[in-house]
Amino acid sequence: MRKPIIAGNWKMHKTRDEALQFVYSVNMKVPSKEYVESVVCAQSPVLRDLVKRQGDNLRIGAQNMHYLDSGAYTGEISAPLLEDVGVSYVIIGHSERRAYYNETDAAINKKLHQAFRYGITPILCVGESLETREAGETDAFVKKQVVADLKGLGSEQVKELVIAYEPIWAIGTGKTATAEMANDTIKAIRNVVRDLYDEETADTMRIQYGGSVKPANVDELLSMSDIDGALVGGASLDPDSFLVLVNAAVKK
Ligand SMILES: O=C(CO)COP(=O)(O)O
Repeated sequence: MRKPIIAGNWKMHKTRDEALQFVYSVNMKVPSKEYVESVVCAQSPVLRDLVKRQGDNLRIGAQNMHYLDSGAYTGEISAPLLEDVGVSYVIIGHSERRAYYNETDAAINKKLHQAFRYGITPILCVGESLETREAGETDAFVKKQVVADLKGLGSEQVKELVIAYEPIWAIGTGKTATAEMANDTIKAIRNVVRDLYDEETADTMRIQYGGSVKPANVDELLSMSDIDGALVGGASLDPDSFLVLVNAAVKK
């Protein structure tokens, strides 16, 4: 049985007060970590404050990280600092970072290795554009990303890793992939991992769906065989909506 994981990706939203207020209001209400992992990924300057106030059942994540320990990389965030601050997760390779900051699969692969070096669980994002989907090339495209991104990782690491399948055309657009469509692509990703590693690794690794997940569609998405949770943008910003999502995962 894979434990579901719901992660909020707050992107560039929330002031320090707003972020703290969110954590105070959900802390006592998130379901037990025995049933679901509940995570929020916030902007870097507020991570320390949030980690200090996270309750037993909520964990804090970062949204990006550099693959080197230190150096002349203005504006970047290092894994040693994230470890120091106490974050549990880091989103790696989000499509917005791939598109706006030219993150390549080679860099993403180095970031995954770096996250494991520092004991931070990476949430690796993969997903295709509308053009790729319409050309019928989704599975091949996503396979290429997964193969390149996981290069050199051991099966024990891959079992820990979380993959978020996020079709780019479904992010922030209100368009959700149908539950079947999401499940089919996620199964395809699991097959890639099965081919690269083994049955046990593929069956253990959790794969989330992301892209316009909200209270109205979360039950259907989570009812699918291979969808182990969600990476959620907009609908994770409001505490009540976030709580609906994490509670939906308990039923899985
Ligand atoms: O990019 C996403 C999560 O990483 C999805 O964003 P939305 O849930 O706002 O579509």
